[in-house]
Amino acid sequence: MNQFCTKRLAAVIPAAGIGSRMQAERPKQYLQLHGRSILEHSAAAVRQLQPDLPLVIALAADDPYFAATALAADPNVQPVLGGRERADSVLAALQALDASQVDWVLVHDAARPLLQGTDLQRLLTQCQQAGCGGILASPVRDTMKRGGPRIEHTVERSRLWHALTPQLFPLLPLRQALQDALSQGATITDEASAMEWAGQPVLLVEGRSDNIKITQPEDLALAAFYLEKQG
Ligand SMILES: Nc1ccn([C@@H]2O[C@H](COP(=O)(O)OP(=O)(O)OP(=O)(O)O)[C@@H](O)[C@H]2O)c(=O)n1
Ligand SMILES: C[C@](O)(CO)[C@H](O)COP(=O)(O)O
Repeated sequence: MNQFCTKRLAAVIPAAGIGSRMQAERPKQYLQLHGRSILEHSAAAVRQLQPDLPLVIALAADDPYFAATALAADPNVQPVLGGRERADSVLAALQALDASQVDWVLVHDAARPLLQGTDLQRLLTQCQQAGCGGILASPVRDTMKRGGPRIEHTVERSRLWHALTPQLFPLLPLRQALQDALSQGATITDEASAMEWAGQPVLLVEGRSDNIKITQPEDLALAAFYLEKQG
């Protein structure tokens, strides 16, 4: 384990979404895979290196499912009320963290259960070496087009990445950047975009392309297959 594993680390899990694109009978983070909710898989994934890692989980106001998960009884888990957008939920969770106890924070989507420990370790190690925050990301492998319904142009894909999670940042700069960016109406879809908006450096750390965000119905079978493979 490296310095981060002891250096007052915590994790935030935004889990207040409704999963509209999944078109399921419940929010996708509560769909079951191999006997556990996707949220519980994602929480366990971000805790692979530190099983008692403090977690703050942002939940929807009317969430009736969380209480039935093992996380509800976990003394190192704090549920908070999420917000209208993912960024609002993340900010609410960050505001629940005590900066006198936590220096760095991992933000990991509740819908990414396939995070592997090797990727998590690489993110921690490379950010520690670089002395700045960073994100797991996977290089784009397909030719990328912009347009619809006809192609307008092909997007140059060299140095183009899919942003993944976890995203790792110092707590106070991230909380401030997110608060300022949102208050000034910036479009923030991940923590890195808030830090970029604030002019802070963000490291790209290559991660596995199977660290998928479960979003659409076809992602479920793929996630089940990958979980089976992970054993
Ligand atoms: N107001 C919101 C919206 C999203 N999320 C969380 O952010 C993560 C990634 O967002 P996304 O995949 O877009 O989830 P949903 O918003 O639920 O999906 P959809 O856009 O299909 O409704 C998910 O874990 C989701 O629960 C959140 O905490 N608060
Ligand atoms: C944070 C994220 O997972 C990075 O790819 C992604 O932006 C979250 O999904 P959303 O649909 O943008 O909320």
